[in-house]
Amino acid sequence: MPIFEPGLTALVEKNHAEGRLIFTTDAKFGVEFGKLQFIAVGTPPDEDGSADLQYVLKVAETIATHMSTDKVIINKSTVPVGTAEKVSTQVQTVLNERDSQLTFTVVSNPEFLKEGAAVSDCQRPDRIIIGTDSNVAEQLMRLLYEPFNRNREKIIVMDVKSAELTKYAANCMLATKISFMNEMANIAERVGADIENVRQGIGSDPRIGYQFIYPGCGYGGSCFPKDVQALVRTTDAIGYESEILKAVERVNFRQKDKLFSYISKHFKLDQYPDAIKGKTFALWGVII
Ligand SMILES: NC(=O)c1ccc[n+]([C@@H]2O[C@H](COP(=O)([O-])OP(=O)(O)OC[C@H]3O[C@@H](n4cnc5c(N)ncnc54)[C@H](O)[C@@H]3O)[C@@H](O)[C@H]2O)c1
Ligand SMILES: O=c1ccn([C@@H]2O[C@H](COP(=O)(O)OP(=O)(O)O[C@H]3O[C@H](CO)[C@@H](O)[C@H](O)[C@H]3O)[C@@H](O)[C@H]2O)c(=O)[nH]1
Repeated sequence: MPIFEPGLTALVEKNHAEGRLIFTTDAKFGVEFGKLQFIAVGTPPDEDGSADLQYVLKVAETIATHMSTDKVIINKSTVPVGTAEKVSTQVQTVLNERDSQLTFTVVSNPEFLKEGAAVSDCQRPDRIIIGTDSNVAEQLMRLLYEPFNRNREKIIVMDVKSAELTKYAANCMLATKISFMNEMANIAERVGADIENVRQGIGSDPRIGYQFIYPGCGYGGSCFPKDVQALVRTTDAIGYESEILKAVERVNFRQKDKLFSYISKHFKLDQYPDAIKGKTFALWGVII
């Protein structure tokens, strides 16, 4: 496996050996194979920070080019509100060029897994968001997710745009918690309080909770930076000033200097600029 995820190798090997999992680069085969077509390609930041939809739309074109039966197209990539409409337009355009009467529906089904816990997050999701206004698509999605929906009802069905926004709202809320705690840590440092005591003191309130309130050198990873940025670009585009999200980004940007300012202070670099010359630093837990 080119990536490390606990439990993934065994799962892939078993299901591949038993014929339930097939890998192919043959797009036609992939499209003809299933009624449900998942789009789960990257949506990296474009030059201006908005989500680059070229890969999503390319897959939509591929599906439309090869489909020979009606399809449910499920968008699992994190995409701005309105993307399902763009996917629909793309598919319909190609079908029109093909002079095809085939029909399809586009469902939003955002993914909430964390890297490093992908398998368990996938098999035991907190919630399964299904954005659709089609009854048929909803029933198919319910059937698909039945094995992951046994111990309680986890499926939440809503309109497509709300589902698209739910994904950004979740990541932005978590990023906000982190930036808030980083702000508190900076205040604690200046007033002589210990942020670890504060963390435990506020986390014990179930309305706040212990999760995502660890201060550090700013949030990173594959999603928070790009997703907060993408929602900011969305708000800019609709002429709404998102003050909280912009502050979350500013605090995060500033926090990245934190580690270096500690190093500088520890080695008194302002007095001894060569103090770290030739030294080797170990950074634990850094993901590149
Ligand atoms: N990584 C996460 O933890 C995570 C969690 C939730 C949601 N997401 C979202 O899921 C989406 C994918 O993220 P990722 O981390 O898996 O990205 P990734 O870049 O690791 O993987 C995307 C894959 O899509 C393939 N691809 C690109 N264009 C293609 C095409 N036209 N046809 C077929 N394959 C194509 C790429 O080769 C690549 O293997 C993003 O929108 C991301 O925001 C990611
Ligand atoms: O209290 C905390 C918790 C996290 N982080 C940082 O936040 C970033 C994100 O961490 P984590 O959420 O564990 O990893 P991701 O794989 O980026 O997962 C996030 O992004 C995914 C992609 O959208 C979502 O699916 C997940 O629900 C969401 O947690 C990392 O830089 C962490 O160091 C903190 O600084 N303090």
